[in-house]
Amino acid sequence: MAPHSGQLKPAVRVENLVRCFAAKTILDDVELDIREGEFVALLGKSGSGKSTFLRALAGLDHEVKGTGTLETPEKLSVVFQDARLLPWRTVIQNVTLGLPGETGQEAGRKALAEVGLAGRETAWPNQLSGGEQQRVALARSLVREPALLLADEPFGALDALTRLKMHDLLRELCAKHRPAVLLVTHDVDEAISLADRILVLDEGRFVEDLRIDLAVPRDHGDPRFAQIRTRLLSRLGVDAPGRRAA
Ligand SMILES: Nc1ncnc2c1ncn2[C@@H]1O[C@H](COP(=O)(O)OP(=O)(O)OP(=O)(O)O)[C@@H](O)[C@H]1O
Repeated sequence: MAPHSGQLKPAVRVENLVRCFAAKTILDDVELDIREGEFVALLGKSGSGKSTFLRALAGLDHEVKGTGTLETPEKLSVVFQDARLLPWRTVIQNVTLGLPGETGQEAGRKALAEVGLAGRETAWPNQLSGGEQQRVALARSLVREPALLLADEPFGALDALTRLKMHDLLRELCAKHRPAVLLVTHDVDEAISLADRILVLDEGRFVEDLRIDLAVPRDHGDPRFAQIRTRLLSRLGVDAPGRRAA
């Protein structure tokens, strides 16, 4: 009965997933299980198909259906690089959209407090910084208590310091709410900082599936952190930090 004991059933099950655009195969017979509460980061070179895969899981790609097994929970939320808030609605209205009554309002206020935006309920999106808008987007996702959170480069547009703060926030929120997560990112350190497991997509397949057993919060100075980084960079075709493989 304990939520984290023993056998966790998969929140996501993908088998034989194929996606082609014109003559080009982007996802080639992909297989993946993500367990309940598992935090998975997805790395890959630009154009390798990360967003295509996430869109398939989000149910946003109708062409992909019917090519294999694609089981995802009904309650899933998606966060993108841009917050995609409705500019004509206040912050609380954005968060509680579709959630009825005082219960919805209360849940919205609680979610905003959790992302550090208590007191900003009646602000308009354009009165918030980019980082604050992403906090609202996270609150909007988590207020629905999703079993699966799909995040496509959610911090890609933020400055380095804000990004680090958002890592802490996302880690805390996920530890508390325990959704399964698929985080698409270009940032190897972000992946190692946050994920239980890291996948690398290349040429239509997962070429790496690495479990990260380091304690959290992760110590970037830990030699094992550096080893994992080197291994992932090598998979991504980078032979040393900052240098491209020939
Ligand atoms: N709707 C589409 N029609 C045609 N080609 C597409 C479409 N969507 C994506 N592609 C192609 O599929 C490939 C994978 O795109 P995708 O956006 O999934 O890559 P990505 O790994 O997320 O890239 P990036 O890291 O640059 O965001 C690219 O070559 C892209 O041009």
